[in-house]
Amino acid sequence: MNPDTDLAPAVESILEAARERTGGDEVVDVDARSLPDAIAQAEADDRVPVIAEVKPTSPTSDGTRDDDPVELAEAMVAGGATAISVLTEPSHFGGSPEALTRIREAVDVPVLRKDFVLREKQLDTVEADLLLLIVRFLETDALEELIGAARERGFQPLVEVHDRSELEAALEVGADIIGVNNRDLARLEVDLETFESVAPHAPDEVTLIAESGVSSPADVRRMREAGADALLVGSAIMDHGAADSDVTENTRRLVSAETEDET
Ligand SMILES: O=C(O)c1ccccc1NCC(=O)[C@H](O)[C@H](O)COP(=O)(O)O
Repeated sequence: MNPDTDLAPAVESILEAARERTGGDEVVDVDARSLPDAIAQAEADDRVPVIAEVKPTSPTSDGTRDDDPVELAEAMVAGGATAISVLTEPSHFGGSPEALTRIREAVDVPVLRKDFVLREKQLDTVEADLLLLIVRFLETDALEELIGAARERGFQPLVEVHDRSELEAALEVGADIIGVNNRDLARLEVDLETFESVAPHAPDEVTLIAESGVSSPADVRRMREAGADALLVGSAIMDHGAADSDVTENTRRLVSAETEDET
């Protein structure tokens, strides 16, 4: 939607690589696990719905975790994660499509392919339950086509926005799962006020996800009070600076933010 000016160099480089990437050879059809159903189940169990992210490293993280991605995902589910997000980009996030495939085979919760998808052909790479589509990188027509093509193949599109005008663009083309990214892609800074300013403009029927920058139970409560149906959390769970940090416990701490008094 917006021009690619003013993007952080790491984001420009990921975008450039995504533009050159072709898709897979076979059309992928998926029998998706429903994110709204998984969120409803978490609420029924008194768990805050947390989409925990397998993110071995990132342009803003203070280290790299070399753990097996399947073990990380299983540890997150053991901690009560509602869904798993998998960064599949190799150069800046240390991910891979193969890791996503292995994770989806190992866990029974919905799995999000966290990637820059720009063209329909790129849908045919890997089976996932949810696909990320970022409004900033797509003209409205292309976004609409990709949402339609993703749904035809069974994927649930998670449409990512960063401000109110992007939210309106997402709603205009029928997005029903919307992530508000608190990280701006120009300076890579996170500000939880982003979600707070955008969320009041989303209709109730949309599944609304607060993405990035959630690092404590207090942040979880803040985002929930602002209207988040679910939270997407990477860094606080991966805890890159501490290689032996307990991913299950880090997930559990956020998942239980509404039932335990921790700050
Ligand atoms: O995380 C980064 O450093 C990053 C840099 C450039 C583009 C995207 C980036 N992150 C992708 C994400 O959307 C986050 O991994 C995800 O929302 C979780 O964020 P956090 O909980 O803050 O790790």
